[in-house]
Amino acid sequence: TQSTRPQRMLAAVQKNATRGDPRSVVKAIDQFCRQKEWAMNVGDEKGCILDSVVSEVNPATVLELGTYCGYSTVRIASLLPPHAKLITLEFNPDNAVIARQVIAWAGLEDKIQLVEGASGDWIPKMKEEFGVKTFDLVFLDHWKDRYLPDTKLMEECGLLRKGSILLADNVICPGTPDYLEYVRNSPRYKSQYFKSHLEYTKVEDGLEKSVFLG
Ligand SMILES: O=C(NC/C=C/[C@H]1O[C@@H](Sc2ccncc2)[C@H](O)[C@@H]1O)c1cc([N+](=O)[O-])cc(O)c1O
Ligand SMILES: [Mg+2]
Repeated sequence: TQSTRPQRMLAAVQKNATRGDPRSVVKAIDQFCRQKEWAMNVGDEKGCILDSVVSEVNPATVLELGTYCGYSTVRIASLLPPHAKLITLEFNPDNAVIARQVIAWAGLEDKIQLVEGASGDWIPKMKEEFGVKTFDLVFLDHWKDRYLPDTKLMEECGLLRKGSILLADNVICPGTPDYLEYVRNSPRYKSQYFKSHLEYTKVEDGLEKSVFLG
């Protein structure tokens, strides 16, 4: 039977990356996507911006919406301080199976909790299920029409505190116009656009970094 692209991506990681070395896992996926098959990882160019924001925030608690194959999950977790925790939500069970193996190959299982299901269902249960108070950093990279409703849901559920950072992928391509309008015009956020390119292409895209003001 025919393999899927995530399965072929995992095979490339297991062939070309060193177990326990997150940077080699990131490099193997980027090489696969540049040389073999495009895939919707945040990629190396936007990934450097992601790295700089993670390093600056130095978060103890991170929420990632949209694991896909675990590329950004590994990038973020490899920069977290000891005892810091990353919860990543993935809707598609087939993607979750692949992401768990990519995370394991990187040796980052202890820092990452992959939760299967939809963000809209899990966000209201974060406190009771995972003992989370608030998130220091949220990386939005899931369905583009869920960025705004999930942000409002996080506000309502008290998961954001003064200074929490939202970092959103694809605000230009494929685009998240309603989310962008909200974080750029709401008095509750200070927003900043980091111009870049759609992963592995020359098409414009960028990350929007928004500080929740409380
Ligand atoms: O569509 C994109 N991303 C959607 C990602 C979706 C991922 O998150 C869950 S959805 C979900 C739902 C609810 N809760 C958790 C996960 C899907 O199962 C998938 O693994 C995308 C598309 C392009 N592009 O060029 O077309 C480029 C990108 O960088 C992208 O991120
Ligand atoms: Mg994306």
